[in-house]
Amino acid sequence: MNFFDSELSLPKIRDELVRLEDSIIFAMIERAQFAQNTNIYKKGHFKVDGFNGSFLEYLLQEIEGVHAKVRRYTSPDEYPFSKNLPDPILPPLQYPQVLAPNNINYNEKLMHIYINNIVPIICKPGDDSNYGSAATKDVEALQILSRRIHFGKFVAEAKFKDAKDHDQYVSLIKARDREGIMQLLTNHAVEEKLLRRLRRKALVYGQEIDDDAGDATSGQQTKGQGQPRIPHDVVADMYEKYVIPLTKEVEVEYLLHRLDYGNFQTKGLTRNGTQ
Ligand SMILES: O=C(O)C(=O)C[C@]1(C(=O)O)C=C[C@@H](O)C=C1
Repeated sequence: MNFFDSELSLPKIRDELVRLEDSIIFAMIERAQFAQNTNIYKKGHFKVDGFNGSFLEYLLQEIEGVHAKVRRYTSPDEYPFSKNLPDPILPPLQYPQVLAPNNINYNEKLMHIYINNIVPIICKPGDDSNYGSAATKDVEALQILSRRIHFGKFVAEAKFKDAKDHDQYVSLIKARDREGIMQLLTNHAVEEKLLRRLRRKALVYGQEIDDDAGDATSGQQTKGQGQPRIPHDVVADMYEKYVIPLTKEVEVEYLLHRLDYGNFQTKGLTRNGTQ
């Protein structure tokens, strides 16, 4: 992907985070069409030969298997939920080494939060038998949320390199001061602006646009009627409670190991730092 083609900078990473907001809102709207269907999250509820996990885990394993073959998970911004995935059938790509080598993967924690805290606020309770559709939307939602929170690694790297705060990060990392690192990387103004923007976006994207309420040529604003596709506070609340905190946890975790690698800017390493 072309995100890594040029020098990483915090403004450029933040632009990507803003772009991801749209994908995340739409993923939530898509999942909200279906009931919670909690049976898809229960291990062994649907019997699949040779598979002991939940229906969602089964679907993830199958989809991620295909994606692994086309080397999705060799990209430094993509992390699988499943284990033991097949090797790529395509030759390896040489990504610029923008991150220090690391094995940080927060998907297990994300999956737990998604099932127990996010699905219940996004979807109506109950079972509508749309298991395949609901789980397919879950996979898409989880993949985009995972990409978002693991972007914390790029944010952290950009912040660490910033001359202004560099020495402070180094001292806090040496002291293993998680709380201090968390405070230094937190930018309340950015978070507040993000939450305000998300509320506005969710309000607009979440409404049905009425064909007859105006058109582009008349310059009239179209105005949605009736029930929104998703309550407009839900996505902002989800960001505030889970998405931003998880991104920050990834940032702290990444920084805690950052001094082990000094100036690692070696071209042509794979994601795990092997040649
Ligand atoms: O933009 C940043 O500086 C980030 O670290 C990302 C992020 C976020 O998750 O959106 C996280 C922590 C900051 O307090 C602000 C925003």
